[in-house]
Amino acid sequence: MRTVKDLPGPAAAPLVGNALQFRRDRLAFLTTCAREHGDAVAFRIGPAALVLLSHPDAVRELLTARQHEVSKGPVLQRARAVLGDGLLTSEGETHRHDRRLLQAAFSRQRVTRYAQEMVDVAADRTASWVPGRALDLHAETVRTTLTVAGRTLFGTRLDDDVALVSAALREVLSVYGLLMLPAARVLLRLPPARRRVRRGTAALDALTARLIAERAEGRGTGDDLLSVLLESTDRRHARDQVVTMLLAGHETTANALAFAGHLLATHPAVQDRVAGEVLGVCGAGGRPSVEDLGRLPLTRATLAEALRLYPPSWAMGRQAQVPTQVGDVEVPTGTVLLASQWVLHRDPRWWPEPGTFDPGRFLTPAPDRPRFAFFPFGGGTRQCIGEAFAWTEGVLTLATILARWRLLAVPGRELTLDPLLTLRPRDGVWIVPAPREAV
Ligand code: HEM
Repeated sequence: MRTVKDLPGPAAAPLVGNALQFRRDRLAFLTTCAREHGDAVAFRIGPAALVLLSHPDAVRELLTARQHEVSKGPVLQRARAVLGDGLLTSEGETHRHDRRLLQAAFSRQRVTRYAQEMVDVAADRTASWVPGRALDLHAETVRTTLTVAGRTLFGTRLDDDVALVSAALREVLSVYGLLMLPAARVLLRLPPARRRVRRGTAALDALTARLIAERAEGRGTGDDLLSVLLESTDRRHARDQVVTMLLAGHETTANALAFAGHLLATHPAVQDRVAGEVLGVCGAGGRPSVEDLGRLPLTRATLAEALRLYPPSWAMGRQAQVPTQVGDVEVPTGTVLLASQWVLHRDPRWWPEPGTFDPGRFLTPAPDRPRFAFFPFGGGTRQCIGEAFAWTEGVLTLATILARWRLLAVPGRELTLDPLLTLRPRDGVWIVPAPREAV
């Protein structure tokens, strides 16, 4: 058995520990930790002790066997300032109760009912693209997924609120850099950060209040998520769940779709194969349906490969609430345990040529690959409630785009990554759309 003090790790500076290295390049820092120091690495951010777990068996143990001994990590704990007691941030009995309550809105049957809306929104959005004119695919997918979340989960049109939600999200995310600093608690209380969070939160609160008021006036459908919330919880709690679903329900899928588009635009031969599958199913300019999902295995594999290479949830934190143990490591109360999708999804032990974009690796079973070598949606009781929603929306939206458009890369516009609460493109994902039948 080892203690945290026995674990190898990068050299730490006095007081700040590894905070500066981490801040400089979070993805590179975690990758270097794992590749140079092994599957359990200790480092410090200020006084906080962190352990990076990079073996799939340890990640499984953390997210399943040990799930009742840990809480969410400090970043999500602090995100409660915005998300309140929503499903992503709540703990214990509140979480168990709410998860049961909300599960029905995300069942396979329900998601199947949402599918038509997902295709229609994507088709309408992409119909306005101009052949040959460069566009930011990320901005487009954000708009699409937010519109879908509004219509399916809340029975409302958020089409005109996209700018508002995106701006609120930006305000809230802008303080993420602070969340990971040792003095986060103090820094977040200082006026500039407080103002930004307050502005973003106020905008989201106003939007949520409007959705709830519309429903109270009898507008919208009666059996969606919003109705369930209003019937079963008080307004304050309903507000927390709505804000959580608005943010968790669109950003991640939008990022995944944008990354998939980037990969296809920069790998035209792969794109031709995926488009071939799509055209075989619904024809040029056609709209796929939920019944087609089983006939789009390569499209689904493409999304999976995008989630592997650019996981929107790039690292997950947990904090030990009692003394516990993961693998052969004794973990004292308060220690933060990290499992990084970015690190595990690019580990050459499980992924030959990990940097290569090859959707084919998801087409055949890989019995030797451990389950938690790939965990874009987390695991255990906190596994993403929206996973089926995300796969359905992701595959159908990608197919709808490819049925109509060929995505061409824009020379000189490289992809840069911004690992905040989610992994997102820093300056958009620029592509030029060309009509499918014209190529
Ligand atoms: C590609 C898209 C998505 C990815 C990669 C993703 C990823 C994740 C991950 C990794 C978690 C676990 C976080 C943790 O344990 O700390 C999570 C939780 C969650 N996700 Fe997703 N998600 C996606 C789409 C969605 C969608 C579409 C929705 C809703 C419509 C959603 C709502 C949630 C909620 C509410 C939770 C908290 C669940 C709980 O703790 O019980 N997500 N997601």
